[in-house]
Amino acid sequence: TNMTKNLKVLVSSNDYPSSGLDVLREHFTVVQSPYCNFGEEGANENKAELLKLIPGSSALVWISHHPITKELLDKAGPQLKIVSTASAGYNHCNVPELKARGIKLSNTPNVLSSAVAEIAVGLILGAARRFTENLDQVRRGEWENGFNKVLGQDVRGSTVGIVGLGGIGQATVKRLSGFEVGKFLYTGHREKPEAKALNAEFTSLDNLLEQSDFIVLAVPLTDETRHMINSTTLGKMKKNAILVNVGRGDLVDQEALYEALKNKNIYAAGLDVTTPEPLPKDHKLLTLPNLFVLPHIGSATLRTRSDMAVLASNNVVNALTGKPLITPVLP
Ligand SMILES: O=C(O)C(=O)CO
Repeated sequence: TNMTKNLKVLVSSNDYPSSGLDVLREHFTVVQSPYCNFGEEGANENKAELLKLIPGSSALVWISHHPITKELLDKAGPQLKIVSTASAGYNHCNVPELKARGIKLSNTPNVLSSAVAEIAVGLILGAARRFTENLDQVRRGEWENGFNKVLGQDVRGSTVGIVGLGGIGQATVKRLSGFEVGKFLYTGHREKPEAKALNAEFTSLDNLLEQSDFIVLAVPLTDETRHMINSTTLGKMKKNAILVNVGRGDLVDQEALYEALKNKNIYAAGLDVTTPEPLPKDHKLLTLPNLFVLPHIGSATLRTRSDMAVLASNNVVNALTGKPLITPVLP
């Protein structure tokens, strides 16, 4: 521990949970820079502060979705051993560049699966029961009367299709298993051994799109999955289909989604992730009554954020003390 005390670890946020800071401070010198995200207010000043603090870091604990650029890596310097992103997704981490430089990369899968799955269920209910329109009625003080109020759709008896039966997809199926779902389908690169216990049936993407009443996107963003939901794939969905995205905004071609929702080619969508984030308040998607949007809060609970921080910090400890990473992307 004494030998590592002079190693500098940069945490790219001022509100990193204390549980995670405690782990780091036991071993290293910790420096915190303000959170910084492209496109956000104050991003330039925060980036300047980050660039001032980053030189000489042995590890970066990465909190934002700000991309890990060559510029940042050059500024950090050749002693940088690991980037530890406090997220399951690592599409912003420039894996080829880290690999080329021999820098390790870790993420925080699993610990956030249940929190994100809870938001997937929330989006399913919010979109199916038309929370956007209904909340708008409450805010306006003009509740629709009568038997045919704003009628939604049941989860009961429906077919739910999960795109990506990983940790989050599995946790979503588990949580929905009390909802009397008619059938669970899933698609992905290969059949998953866990699917049997979940009563989930493996199928092709096309078949899943054609059959599902609810389609849940729970895959990482890669070159293969970018815009996997586009005008062609939206065209394969049922008229009553409800699309839910808890992965990344770029899984969806938002222009095509806008058209599909506006023309009622599908019934509704629930999104926890968009492009860009934040979605500008005058974005045309926000004019759609059949869209229910949340500001990327999938993993945003006290317990989950603390668990993510502790895991991200322990990956740094392992990397800088010669032990294997707990959750490696690049070991
Ligand atoms: O873990 C991730 O990838 C997230 O998006 C966190 O909310």
